[in-house]
Amino acid sequence: MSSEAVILLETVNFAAEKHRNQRRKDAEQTPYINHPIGVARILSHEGGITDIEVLQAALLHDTVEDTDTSIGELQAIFGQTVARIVQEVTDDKALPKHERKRQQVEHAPHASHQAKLVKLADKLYNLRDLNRCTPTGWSAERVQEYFVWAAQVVRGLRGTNPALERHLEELFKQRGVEL
Ligand SMILES: Nc1nc2c(ncn2[C@@H]2O[C@H](COP(=O)(O)OP(=O)(O)O)[C@@H](OP(=O)(O)OP(=O)(O)O)[C@H]2O)c(=O)[nH]1
Ligand SMILES: [Mn+2]
Repeated sequence: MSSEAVILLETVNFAAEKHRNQRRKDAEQTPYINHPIGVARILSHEGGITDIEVLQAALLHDTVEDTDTSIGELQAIFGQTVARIVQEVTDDKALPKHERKRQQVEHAPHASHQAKLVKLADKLYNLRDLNRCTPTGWSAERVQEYFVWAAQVVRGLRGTNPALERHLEELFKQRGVEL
């Protein structure tokens, strides 16, 4: 087996263990790990990305925000580059929600190319997930607001990956949201 395959299996296993008790917000309570795996898969399968550190960061992208994982732990196990990309896509959970959302819009244009790729794929996955089913407790208005906010973030990520941006553009168009 190639060393990159070994590395990706180590990474997905680490993420699966960290997210083991988490579920998505859908009625079926899908295992949370489906999301980071799907984000990495969008990057490789649809975005044509072969940069293994980007694919690893995609698998790990919600571990620091949503589990007990620290950036130092990621750095020790997966190296500085992977840890730095995850850091860049991690919201500061100490901030109030509206402030976190505002900072994503503000920070998006200044992220590294690698972090922009992960952010594009994360938004693409989550918007498709919203089209698939509405999270428990979300109104139609809240879903629409998520699309409007996501478009503001994606605006700052443009010029990064034409294929992913084309898919996102189409989803916004279907909702009547200007990109
Ligand atoms: N569409 C969808 N999203 C779900 C579901 N279950 C969990 N999520 C997560 O919920 C987040 C979006 O919900 P919000 O209410 O806006 O954010 P919050 O969880 O951070 O408070 C996303 O976090 P994130 O990946 O960190 O991205 P971001 O939206 O914070 O950028 C997404 O992954 C689900 O069933 N459907
Ligand atoms: Mn995510």
